[in-house]
Amino acid sequence: MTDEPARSGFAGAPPDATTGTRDATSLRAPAGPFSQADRDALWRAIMGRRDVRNEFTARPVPDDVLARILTAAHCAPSVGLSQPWNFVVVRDEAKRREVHELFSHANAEAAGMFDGQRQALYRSLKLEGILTAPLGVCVTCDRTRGGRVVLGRTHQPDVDLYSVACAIQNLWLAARAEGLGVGWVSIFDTEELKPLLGVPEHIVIMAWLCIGYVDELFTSPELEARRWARRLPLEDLVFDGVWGEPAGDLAPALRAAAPDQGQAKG
Ligand SMILES: Cc1cc2c(cc1C)N(C[C@H](O)[C@H](O)[C@H](O)COP(=O)(O)O)c1[nH]c(=O)[nH]c(=O)c1N2
Repeated sequence: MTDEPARSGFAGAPPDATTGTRDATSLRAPAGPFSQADRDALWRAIMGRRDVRNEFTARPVPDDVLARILTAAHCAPSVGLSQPWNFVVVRDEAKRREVHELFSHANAEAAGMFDGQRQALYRSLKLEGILTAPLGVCVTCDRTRGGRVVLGRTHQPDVDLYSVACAIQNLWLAARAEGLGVGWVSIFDTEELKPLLGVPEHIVIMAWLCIGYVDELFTSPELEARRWARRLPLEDLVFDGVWGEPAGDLAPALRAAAPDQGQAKG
């Protein structure tokens, strides 16, 4: 058991009729650590989540499951609570075929940007599941949402984009827990995608997500398994106090917590 409130257990007082505010103290709930079983489950979602290209099955994604992962996305943090996201759900195969054509064109261009053996390896990689996944979700950012001045965005205008990235990560983790795989495709010109989906000019397309059930997943990033790139040692990326100062005392704990040390199971 945990002492966390249930997902839908919002037990707050109603807004005060005169001020429109709530009694903030009544909106708090205990926030101790999760039980070991719950922590294990969270770690399993984090470490077992993968970017999926090949493993999608054709099994349709029921609406209630889709609604849950979209709800997970919608519960993400966002700057000033601006919630700048929208989600265009695309099941239609003909539409996905058009999206796939955009990918194919862009992917051919991308391949040409690498040289020699690297290009050959790039061409051997499968970098999308637009047609094999039964569902595509285009995630967007409305940079006008929240009005001209948004709390928290006054000096860092791009934090609305970061907010949408948080939403995508929430969705990705929730999908893992549901037995769904997600593949993020960014190899196409988003301006060409807009007219296909009727996305207005001022909206930014953040991601095309391929979503479907999976029976198996890679145990480490597929790009690592296919020798394109490697996960960097975390201890090289953590500095102590100032940029460039090695993590020092923290380094052994960082090494011990690394995924390949068996800390987390997929
Ligand atoms: C913003 C962004 C954009 C993309 C990706 C990710 C992110 C965060 N990734 C997936 C990426 O390759 C993958 O996350 C890493 O290789 C790590 O693997 P796991 O996600 O841990 O399986 C990705 N993968 C792919 O095959 N085609 C793509 O176009 C993209 N684009």
